Amino acid sequence: MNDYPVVLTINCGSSSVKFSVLDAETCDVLLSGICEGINTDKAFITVNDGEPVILARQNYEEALAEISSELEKRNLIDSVAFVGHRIAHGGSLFSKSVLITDDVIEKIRLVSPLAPLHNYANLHGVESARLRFPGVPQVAVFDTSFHQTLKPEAYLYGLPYRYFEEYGVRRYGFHGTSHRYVAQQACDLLGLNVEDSGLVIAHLGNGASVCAVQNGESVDTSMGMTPLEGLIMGTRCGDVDFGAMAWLARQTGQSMDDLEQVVNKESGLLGLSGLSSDLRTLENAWHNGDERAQRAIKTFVHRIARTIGAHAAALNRLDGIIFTGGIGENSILIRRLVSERLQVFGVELDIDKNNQPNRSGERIISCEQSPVILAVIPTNEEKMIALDALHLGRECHLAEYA
Ligand SMILES: Nc1ncnc2c1ncn2[C@@H]1O[C@H](COP(=O)(O)OP(=O)(O)O)[C@@H](O)[C@H]1O
Ligand SMILES: CCC(=O)OP(=O)(O)O
Ligand SMILES: [Mg+2]
Repeated sequence: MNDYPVVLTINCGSSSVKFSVLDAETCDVLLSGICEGINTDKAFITVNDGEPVILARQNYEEALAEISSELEKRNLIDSVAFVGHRIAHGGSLFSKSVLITDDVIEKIRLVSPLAPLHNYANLHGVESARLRFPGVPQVAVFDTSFHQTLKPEAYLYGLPYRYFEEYGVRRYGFHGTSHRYVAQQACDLLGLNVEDSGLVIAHLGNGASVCAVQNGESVDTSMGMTPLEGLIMGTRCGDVDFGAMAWLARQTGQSMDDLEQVVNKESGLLGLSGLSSDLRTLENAWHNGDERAQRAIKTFVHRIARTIGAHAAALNRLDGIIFTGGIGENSILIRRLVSERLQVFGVELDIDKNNQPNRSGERIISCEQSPVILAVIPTNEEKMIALDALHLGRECHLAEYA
């Protein structure tokens, strides 16, 4: 291993590659950035929140090449001891993080049709990184792992049981790496004993999900067999009556593939507003009295509050409701509107605390007397990915020298 080893974490999305470089000893972030516009006509890289720089080509290989060159500039390239990859769907094939081998890649490919917006991109990242960093152990960290503790009553659909038995149709849940991190941090922040705690976590980003965490374990979550179920998201519709979709198919003559495109890419905040999938744009429009933005935001909030309420029922006791993800961490408006809807639980938001910017870090935003604590915890999936990569990578090095 190198004298000053670092871990590179990679989160390849359908149009972006998020990356971080962490010190392997301290897990301090040494470098982070994002390549955006992959598979479009203009891609660029932003490092440490600096000025965006245009990429010569708009593919994953080029993104990885640029990330390597950023590492080279800082003399970090030979220090990369492990690479950790975010993989959205592990299906029932993976219940925890694993070292990546050819066999693991083939297995990930098998479950990829269940998370088409994410897994194929994740695999591109794995393949590009294996070419760039040959011989460096690479680790897959799955969104689905944390939810392996779900009981059958939480993961089964109300379909004929044979579909589960014969085709494996069940709920898996996603954003597990984020929910796992936030649950740990929340117990510290709220002064709870992990073994005796009940939390509902709302991860609100472009993709969004709620998770009920009891005694440190996921007991229910809003996403399903695919990352489409549950909340309304940037471009995904979340829960929708299957009967409505069947009716629509007959009325419009659209195929299953057409409708899959509609529910994944043309719905959610984008579809409801006709304006944007980006909450910042919608908030600006909301403040200017735009009715379309108001419609989208009110529907988004209604679904979040209803889903948080439903997840509270999966717990023995509700200690706290935690907001995270790009929207959960930054949107004062969404947190206020959701909290207003949750007054039925007696929760009381402290308006001044809610107004604090996200750079304040982990923070309680409810009033002292609130029986359920409201808090914001900035997620850190990169740290969890790096820790798993370190753990498995070290085991692999030890095995080599045994
Ligand atoms: N300051 C902000 N105020 C409101 N929304 C924000 C702010 N910053 C980011 N967001 C929203 O966060 C969402 C992206 O969240 P993020 O967790 O980064 O998404 P991803 O799922 O791609 O990781 C977008 O809708 C964006 O508008
Ligand atoms: C796979 C879960 C998800 O929606 O991820 P995203 O928030 O990165 O889109
Ligand atoms: Mg995300």
